[in-house]
Amino acid sequence: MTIQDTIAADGILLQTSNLTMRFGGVVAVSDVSLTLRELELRCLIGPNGAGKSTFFKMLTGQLKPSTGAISFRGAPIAGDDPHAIARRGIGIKTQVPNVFDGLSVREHIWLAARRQHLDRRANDIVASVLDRIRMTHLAGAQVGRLSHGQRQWVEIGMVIAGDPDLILLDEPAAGMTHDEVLRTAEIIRDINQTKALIVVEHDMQFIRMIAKTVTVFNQGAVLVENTVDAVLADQRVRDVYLGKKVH
Ligand SMILES: Nc1ncnc2c1ncn2[C@@H]1O[C@H](COP(=O)(O)OP(=O)(O)OP(=O)(O)O)[C@@H](O)[C@H]1O
Repeated sequence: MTIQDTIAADGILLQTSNLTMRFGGVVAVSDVSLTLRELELRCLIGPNGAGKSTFFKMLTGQLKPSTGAISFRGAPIAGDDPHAIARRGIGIKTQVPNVFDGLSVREHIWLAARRQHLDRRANDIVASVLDRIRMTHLAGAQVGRLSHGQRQWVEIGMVIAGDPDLILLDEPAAGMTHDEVLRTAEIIRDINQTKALIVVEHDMQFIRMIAKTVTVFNQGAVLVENTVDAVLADQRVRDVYLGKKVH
């Protein structure tokens, strides 16, 4: 490694190099090289089937890349098992619900914190996570009685309770009311004060609320990477969303 490489590597949290995932003849992710800096908030967009979920699954170890590399804080992690990757500091909220209706909000956050920390530390973390997801007043409520948006915030709380350095959120605003979307954007901006995030989202208004840089996937590859405004004005992006509203 040259001195220039060392300087360039400074401040980089995550880097993928030529990351590729093939399923038989389908190339779900093709040659994706993406760099995320410390405390960056990146939005990933792209039409259905563009490869966003597959990309996330490789970052978390759920899928072993066909080829290419992933480095997190300079360490190679591609193909490591999900527990090892979580321990290194990558947390994810998927679209698959991960809550138990009969447990309270506090119990969910405590269990998530307890996985990483001792009991005493877990109790402190619970209070701060409840505050961050704006749910202190609902700490004792059973999750089964909450609205869809509130359940999503509990899941975000469970991820931050593990204290990861990088948080992956897969469509956090899907199915939410307008007010819930606003609150979610506020929560994400707040989390971004101390954590890096990659957020997959389809809701462009929501992306405008949170994003600085947007990476657009299409057919498994990176089509464009630029500021929100530049991406939304890009004819290539409009073309891949043909027939759909992009802003
Ligand atoms: N396990 C699998 N086996 C075979 N093909 C797969 C598998 N997982 C994903 N694919 C294919 O890979 C491509 C990318 O899918 P992926 O789910 O990553 O896209 P996406 O951008 O997340 O889409 P969406 O926005 O609809 O969630 C699609 O063509 C999909 O059918």
